[in-house]
Amino acid sequence: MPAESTMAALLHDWLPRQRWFAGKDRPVTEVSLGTATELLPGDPGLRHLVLDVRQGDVVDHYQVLLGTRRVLPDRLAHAEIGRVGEGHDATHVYDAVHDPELNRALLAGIAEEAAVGPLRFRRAPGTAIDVSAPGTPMSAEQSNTSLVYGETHICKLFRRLSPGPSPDLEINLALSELGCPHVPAVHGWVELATAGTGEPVTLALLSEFLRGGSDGWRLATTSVRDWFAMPMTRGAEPYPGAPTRRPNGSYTAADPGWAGGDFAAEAERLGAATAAVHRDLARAFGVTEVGAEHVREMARAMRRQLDEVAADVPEVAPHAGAIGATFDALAERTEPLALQRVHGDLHLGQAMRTGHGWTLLDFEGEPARTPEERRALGHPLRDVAGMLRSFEYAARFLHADEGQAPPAVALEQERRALAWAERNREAFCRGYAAAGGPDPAAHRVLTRALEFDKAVYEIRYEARNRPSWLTVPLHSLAHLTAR
Ligand SMILES: Nc1ncnc2c1ncn2[C@@H]1O[C@H](COP(=O)(O)OP(=O)(O)O)[C@@H](O)[C@H]1O
Ligand SMILES: O=P(O)(O)O[C@H]1O[C@H](CO)[C@@H](O[C@H]2O[C@H](CO)[C@@H](O)[C@H](O)[C@H]2O)[C@H](O)[C@H]1O
Repeated sequence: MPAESTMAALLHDWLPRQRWFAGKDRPVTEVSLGTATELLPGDPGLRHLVLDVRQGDVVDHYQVLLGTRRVLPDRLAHAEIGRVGEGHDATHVYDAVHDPELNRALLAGIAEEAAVGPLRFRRAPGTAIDVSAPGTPMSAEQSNTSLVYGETHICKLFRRLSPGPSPDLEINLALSELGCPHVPAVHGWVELATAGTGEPVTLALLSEFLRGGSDGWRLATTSVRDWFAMPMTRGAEPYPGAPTRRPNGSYTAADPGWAGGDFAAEAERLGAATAAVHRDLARAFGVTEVGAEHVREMARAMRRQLDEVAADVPEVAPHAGAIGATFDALAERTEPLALQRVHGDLHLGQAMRTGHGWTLLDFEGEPARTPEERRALGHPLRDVAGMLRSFEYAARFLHADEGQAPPAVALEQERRALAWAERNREAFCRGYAAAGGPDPAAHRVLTRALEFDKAVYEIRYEARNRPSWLTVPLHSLAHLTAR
């Protein structure tokens, strides 16, 4: 293994360039090795590292699979992190998730229920694991790294580690036990034993791969592209099926026949699946009724996040008044609220459409929240608000960078984005309420406050993780406050 100081220096520059690195808004001040476990000796070699990454006062822990080879084949050149040693002693160090020869160690370890150093590989009871399939990293837009093995398994490596068992594992196991048809089966997991009595930290989750499925983000954005490509006029006449403005400023729905890939029927089914998952979460983990003081504390927490994000991202300030007024209105609510475990970060990328319907993924909660916040009970409309935000993202992300578009083009783009978002938001809420979820229309202030809270969270998420997307929630915030 290369010297610790050499490794730390290489990783210091490489880490902030990774999509999954969650601290892109601050410089890395120090990288040191927390644990280093040799999984495969020799050449090529595989090591599992937990890195302690300091950024100012905060230390986060990231997981990396490190490959070493004397000769790096061209197919792995893109994964190289650096080189250590000179001449005959030179060794290439690279990101081993891209190497099927090495990443199979994860699957093999789970199949064999291995224990290596502090790493414990667990197989779900009764699961047969095919270890012959090579692992390929997914190209999906995600915060962690997932490896797909053949057509049967998908293994998510949690990159930024949180203490204790992952809520994703905990919830998927509980819902599978209840026979919930809307979650993928758990095939196994990997955990890191901690010293003393501390609970093991979940490092990876192996699930059933939903073969032939498409995630909601891909489907929805395909529909948006179709809709934007549809001509709106024939000569001076509006095209049949074009939305028209209602007296209240909203737009009539587009005719799906004209728009081609309309998504509204899927949005409605997704709403129904979400309500079914909420029902099962309530059965598995229970429901707690809270009173006015708890609701006031919820509103205060929303306000705190708003103040913090507005201090970091100046573009939020012009909207802070309207957002804060909604949080104040929520704080005045006196009726009790029924809270339960929820998904916590529901968006279109967390839902897969398969031949059997919609499956919800990734019950990890929001990656930027503390472990306690992620496990905290919430109102189910929090997930509804997350999905409503996602329809806004899908409707607007294609044109979010086109601030300089001529006014007529910008107006047309906005009309279309609004019409698409409205149509799918309504369909999702209809499906959700019809399947027994609390009706968002009957909880307008709560839903609006939760939607603002999510939008503010997204601005922080994008600034820290994906700065090139920051314009998307900023742009849609303006529309949300005007609603
Ligand atoms: N069980 C699965 N079967 C097929 N694809 C999946 C499965 N789980 C996740 N995916 C794909 O991987 C993407 C990212 O998964 P997710 O669990 O949300 O990762 P992250 O927490 O890193 O964002 C999803 O949007 C989906 O496209
Ligand atoms: O999928 P994760 O649990 O890691 O969630 C985080 O990353 C998401 C992006 O990958 C982010 O979602 C935001 O972008 C989506 C489009 O990529 C959009 O559909 C969502 O509505 C929007 O919130 C999520 O907020 C973040 O926690």
